[in-house]
Amino acid sequence: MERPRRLLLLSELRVRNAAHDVSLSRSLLTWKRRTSSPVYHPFRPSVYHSVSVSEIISVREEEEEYGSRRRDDGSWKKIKEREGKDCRQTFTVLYVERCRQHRWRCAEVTFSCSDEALCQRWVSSIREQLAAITSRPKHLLVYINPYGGKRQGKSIYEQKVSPLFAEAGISTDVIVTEHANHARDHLRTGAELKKFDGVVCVGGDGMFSEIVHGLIWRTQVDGSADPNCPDETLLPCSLRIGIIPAGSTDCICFATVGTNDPVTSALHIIVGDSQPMDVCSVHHNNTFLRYSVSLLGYGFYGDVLTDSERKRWMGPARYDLSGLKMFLTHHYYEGTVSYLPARGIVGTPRDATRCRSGCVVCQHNGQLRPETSDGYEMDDASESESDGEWKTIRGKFLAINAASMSCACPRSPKGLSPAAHLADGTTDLILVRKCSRFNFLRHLLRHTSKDDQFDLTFVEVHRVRRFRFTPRHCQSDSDLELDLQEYGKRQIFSQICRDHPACGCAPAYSSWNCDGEILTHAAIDVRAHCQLIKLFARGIEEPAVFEDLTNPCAI
Ligand SMILES: CCCCCCCCCCCCC/C=C/[C@@H](O)[C@H](COP(=O)(O)O)NC(=O)CCCCCCCCCCCCCCC
Ligand SMILES: Nc1ncnc2c1ncn2[C@@H]1O[C@H](COP(=O)(O)OP(=O)(O)O)[C@@H](O)[C@H]1O
Ligand SMILES: [Ca+2]
Repeated sequence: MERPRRLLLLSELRVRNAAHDVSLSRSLLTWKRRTSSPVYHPFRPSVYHSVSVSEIISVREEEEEYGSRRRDDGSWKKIKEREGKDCRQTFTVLYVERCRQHRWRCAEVTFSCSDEALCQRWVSSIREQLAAITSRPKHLLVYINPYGGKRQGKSIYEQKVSPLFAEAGISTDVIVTEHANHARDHLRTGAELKKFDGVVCVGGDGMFSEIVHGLIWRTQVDGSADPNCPDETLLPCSLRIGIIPAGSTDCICFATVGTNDPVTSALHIIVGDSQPMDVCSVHHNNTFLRYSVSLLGYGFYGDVLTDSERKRWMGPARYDLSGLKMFLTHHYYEGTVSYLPARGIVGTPRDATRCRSGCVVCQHNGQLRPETSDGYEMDDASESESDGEWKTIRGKFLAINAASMSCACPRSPKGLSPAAHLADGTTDLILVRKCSRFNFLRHLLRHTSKDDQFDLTFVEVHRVRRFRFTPRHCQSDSDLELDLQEYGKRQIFSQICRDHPACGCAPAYSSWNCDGEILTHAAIDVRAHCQLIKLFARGIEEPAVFEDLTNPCAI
């Protein structure tokens, strides 16, 4: 049972000219209309409201004169004294209101009373409570990609996000990027990170990936970890990352917040949410290539990305056109996949449960991290070996996908691997073997319906900590040089084939789609790093059991 809350303040204040009992505790602000009749009235709007203090954005002081309000700037007092009018003191609380489909809005309520000292006490008490929340950011470093998605990153930030940050007292250093990798390189070397409580990226998954690369690299170099070594225990990044969606897919935002809405994301940043996330490192021959947070896809998704890059001018629709084209092209690729199944963890890719806010699977599996187990450090190589046997699968694949999280996005609201977890230290390896176009279409269509996309004979899925892929034509290290020459020739061939599909021969290699960036190496070694980064998010919230039916935004 909930313990009675100790009230910091309890007063009678007016809300929209009606008397209310208003109370403030350390956790809640409530206001309840005073009613003369104790009889329940079904058509009277709800008289009780409560807001969690952790979801108050700010409090504003104002003064009211004959029903009209004015903000308390320096000039106001003079006017009041000169005109000697009857003023009520008012203050306005801005807070988070939940709307449909995981959207948040900034709502406000204005309280008034004639006692100036009482009003002051309310304002300072609420401000004190807000100041005590240490998880809220005060100074943020913001990167805007002006060319992401529909090229609206700058206006989205200026019109929807920046005013909210100002209202919440957050100061910002804003950098509008001038070229690809500008944000990554600035984070790696230029940015004075100690000054900031977090980094915000305005753009799509590609832009987020730049931020992740900059931050992870900087953290490893500062902590003397070697990012080139696939077995290195990477150091987690301390700065949280906020995503203001302004890209084409925005699946990382969608899968961690539940919607792609700049205002909702800004509010999650303001209230200081924190969501840990797994990151996969991708190596080739002990050389670091990239990190991946969402999708690593070879075959279908690699080809879609390669084709779509030439259609960037089309904006987000490029993926649909390239998707259709690659579906019709129906290329398959031969190779060997070997993987280390994740053992000792809770959860499988075929579970009916989903990773949601406060996910217990992520909490449980997160504690199995080597650096948190029994207080001593165990290197990750021994961890992987204790995990069990490598398994090997050889075959012809239409797609090889690794999803470190669900990859839910507006195109597929349940995602590539609906039961994947954001922070469990694993990735779901999905193998789609060569099959007919009809069957592949069935598999693709199931991403958009309730049907299980894995319940098909040509699809298999494994929850893994590590995997390797070797394309058929480069299977031994001693053949590497030959392979590289061969690879060069095949790349030229592939290009010719892509440009002249009528020749009927299929390319031997695809590319990897790594969170929307093309990887040119086909042979890769991938390892999941548990909870390497943190986002200003809380995971997708379960819908509330009791909707507030008086809230027009929720209906
Ligand atoms: C027939 C409908 C099939 C719908 C299948 C949809 C599955 C979509 C899963 C998408 C997972 C996305 C994972 C995220 C990837 C992003 O990192 C990455 C970069 O994002 P950014 O541009 O914001 O920087 N985005 C992507 O790589 C985009 C992948 C989108 C793939 C779209 C595929 C559409 C397939 C259409 C097939 C049509 C067949 C129709 C036959 C009549
Ligand atoms: N100023 C810039 N000019 C050109 N490219 C940029 C710039 N800033 C970032 N990029 C690159 O643009 C690519 C796509 O960005 P992203 O924001 O993910 O949009 P989208 O979702 O439309 O792909 C990323 O690879 C990023 O590195
Ligand atoms: Ca995961």
